[in-house]
Amino acid sequence: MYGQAHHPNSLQFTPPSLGNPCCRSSHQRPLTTLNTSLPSVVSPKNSPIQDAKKLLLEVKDLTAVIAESKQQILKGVNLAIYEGEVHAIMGKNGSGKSTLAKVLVGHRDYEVTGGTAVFKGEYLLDMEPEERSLAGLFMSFQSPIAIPGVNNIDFPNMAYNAQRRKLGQPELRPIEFYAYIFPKLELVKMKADFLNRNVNEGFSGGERRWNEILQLAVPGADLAILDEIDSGLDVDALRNVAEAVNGLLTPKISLLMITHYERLLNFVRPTFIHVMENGKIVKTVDISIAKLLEDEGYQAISAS
Ligand SMILES: Nc1ncnc2c1ncn2[C@@H]1O[C@H](COP(=O)(O)OP(=O)(O)OP(=O)(O)O)[C@@H](O)[C@H]1O
Repeated sequence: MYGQAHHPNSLQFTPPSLGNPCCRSSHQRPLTTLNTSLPSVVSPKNSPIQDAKKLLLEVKDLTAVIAESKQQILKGVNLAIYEGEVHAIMGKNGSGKSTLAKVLVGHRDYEVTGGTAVFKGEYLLDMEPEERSLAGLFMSFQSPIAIPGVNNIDFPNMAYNAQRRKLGQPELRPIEFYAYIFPKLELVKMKADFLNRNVNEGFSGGERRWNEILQLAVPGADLAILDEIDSGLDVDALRNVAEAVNGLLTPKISLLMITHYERLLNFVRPTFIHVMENGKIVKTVDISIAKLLEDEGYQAISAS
């Protein structure tokens, strides 16, 4: 039933239905917000009132092609993320993990050809990338770029003010924003002098990752997609970045992490791990399977 969807707790699951399997083409600019409340999941152990969780993102049968070549990359992705959950996507090189993330944030290299994605009750795929960000979707890219001439504090300040404008709140002046973000530096254990540098300019790989997490510290993100935040990091840097991520997690914020390595999952514990193959999520398991993946490779758990 729509309001009482079963929660995927281990092994394979079928994401709960939205109850209104709207068949309109997802690449058409539509209508508006879904006129239905978000479904919730209730833990049987506890009070339904306390533990009702909101479905944050539901992706159904999502297909997408590369805009230029029309090569199909996503071949029917299904995924459901509730608030406060940490999801990891693993899979071989080229299986479509980053493409899924980029399609969700509206990257213009890709064209959606079918399926739906509903984020906080709105049809995500019909929103402009900026609207998705303002709606609370954050993505850290695999290779964060340097932005010469743009100060590292101006960047999150602009993003934050855009969010505030949307909420009808007054913008924060730089000095006010500094006061706001300063305590966050401690939370992510970042030195204050990073704020005075240009965005990612001259940053090491680890510092770039760290800087991405600082952007996440600016409020507004309900779902953060972290694409290989562990790549190129030594174990100490990974621990630092993971601690920064953990420091920002709240029961309301959800994470979708893309990774190849079990070690990240030792630091940021996922609720579910999805295995992606050939443009689809072929399996969803809990954390116990990560070691098997690492030891025996994807064939050990590949689709039957
Ligand atoms: N913009 C693009 N132009 C051309 N090919 C692309 C583009 N985006 C994705 N692809 C191709 O789509 C396939 C999936 O790529 P994607 O980056 O999503 O894989 P991935 O699972 O994230 O891989 P990795 O683990 O190596 O990062 C790859 O074969 C890739 O070359």
